Amino acid sequence: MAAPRTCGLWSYCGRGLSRAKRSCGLPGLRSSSLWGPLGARLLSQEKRATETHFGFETVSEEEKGGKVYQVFESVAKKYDVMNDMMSLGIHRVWKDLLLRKMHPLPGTQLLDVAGGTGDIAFRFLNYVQAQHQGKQKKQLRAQQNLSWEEIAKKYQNEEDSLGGSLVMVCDINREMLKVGKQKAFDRGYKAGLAWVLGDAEELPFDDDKFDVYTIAFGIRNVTHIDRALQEAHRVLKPGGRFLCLEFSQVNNPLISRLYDLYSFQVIPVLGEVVAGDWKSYQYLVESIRKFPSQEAFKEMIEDAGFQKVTYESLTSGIVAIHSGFKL
Ligand SMILES: COc1cc(O)cc(C/C=C(\C)CC/C=C(\C)CC/C=C(\C)CC/C=C(\C)CC/C=C(\C)CC/C=C(\C)CC/C=C(\C)CC/C=C(\C)CC/C=C(\C)CCC=C(C)C)c1O
Ligand SMILES: C[S@@+](CC[C@H](N)C(=O)[O-])C[C@H]1O[C@@H](n2cnc3c(N)ncnc32)[C@H](O)[C@@H]1O
Repeated sequence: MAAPRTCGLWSYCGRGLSRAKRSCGLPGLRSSSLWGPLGARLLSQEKRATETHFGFETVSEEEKGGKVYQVFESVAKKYDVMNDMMSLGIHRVWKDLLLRKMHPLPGTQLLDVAGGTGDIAFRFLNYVQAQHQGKQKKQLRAQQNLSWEEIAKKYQNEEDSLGGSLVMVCDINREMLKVGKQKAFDRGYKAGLAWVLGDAEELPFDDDKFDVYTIAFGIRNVTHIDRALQEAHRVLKPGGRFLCLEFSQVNNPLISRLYDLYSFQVIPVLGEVVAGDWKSYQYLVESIRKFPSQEAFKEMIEDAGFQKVTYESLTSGIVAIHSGFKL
């Protein structure tokens, strides 16, 4: 399927929702009595292989997707205000730094996976627009004998103001996308933006489509992180860049203790008071603790085929930005 180009388009990735049925167990092996001790061992291995975590809880891989869906369905309307309250606005600085690292030029085709309410997409559009306007100003200065109508036309053409850039926001959750689309409408974003319902583990895009793939605070929620990374690699063009902003491991013992106190004593309370949802915010802090360290995640990215993988820890390692290239 070619990447859709219009704003407001909804594409449905049906394949993604059926992935739960694709167990990595042993098909047809049902009765340990038939197979004796070997069968019993294989069965228990099968069970273990399909178990994962949802925060600190052990759940089956089939269950996890549904539970994560419920969390974001429940928090969608309060998602943005909660982020500002929990982080005192610091999440905005982290997202700005992600864009600065990306440094997209006009014409960039970005896929923002787990893009939710559009924070990365809007920053991308602002950034490329500023880049493009800077470039246009330089060109205009060089062509000094243009009429004022020609100059005004150059500034008014909205499509042109992005220099052909596009951001595709892909998320598995309808409610998060709904909030994002409303935000886009309220803020007047139209050109260069599309919304697609889809699963990070089975992206509804052809191979070699995008210049940049971003995932911000999303990969921690995915059941099979390795599959999501392989999909990121598949849809990027050769030379394309993978960028991930995610919670990570705090490297200062004092900050780590304070952060733990803050996470477990304050965040669920805020979740309850502001969003009426303790459990989702308890899941948030637990899922942060289960996510691999900077180094371990770097190895996972390399295992998916990315090269020149690096990371930068921010705010003492509360979050990190990982970067890799498909070469
Ligand atoms: C369901 O899943 C999700 C839902 C979502 O809404 C979002 C996400 C994805 C997440 C984001 C997009 C970002 C969200 C941001 C965070 C989770 C917060 C990240 C945390 C920070 C930036 C601050 C880190 C805090 C520290 C390093 C420790 C400093 C803390 C203290 C001095 C307070 C220590 C706490 C206690 C002793 C417990 C008792 C205290 C009280 C009851 C008083 C309440 C205190 C406060 C409200 C203080 C708040 C202070 C800060 C935020 C400090 C910020 C300053 C710095 C980092 C320098 C998602 O997946
Ligand atoms: C914490 S939010 C991040 C939203 C946004 N990127 C931001 O930085 O504010 C996590 C998002 O991941 C999405 N998500 C979880 N599992 C997913 C999956 N398998 N595929 C695509 N999106 C997923 C959720 O629906 C949610 O919108």
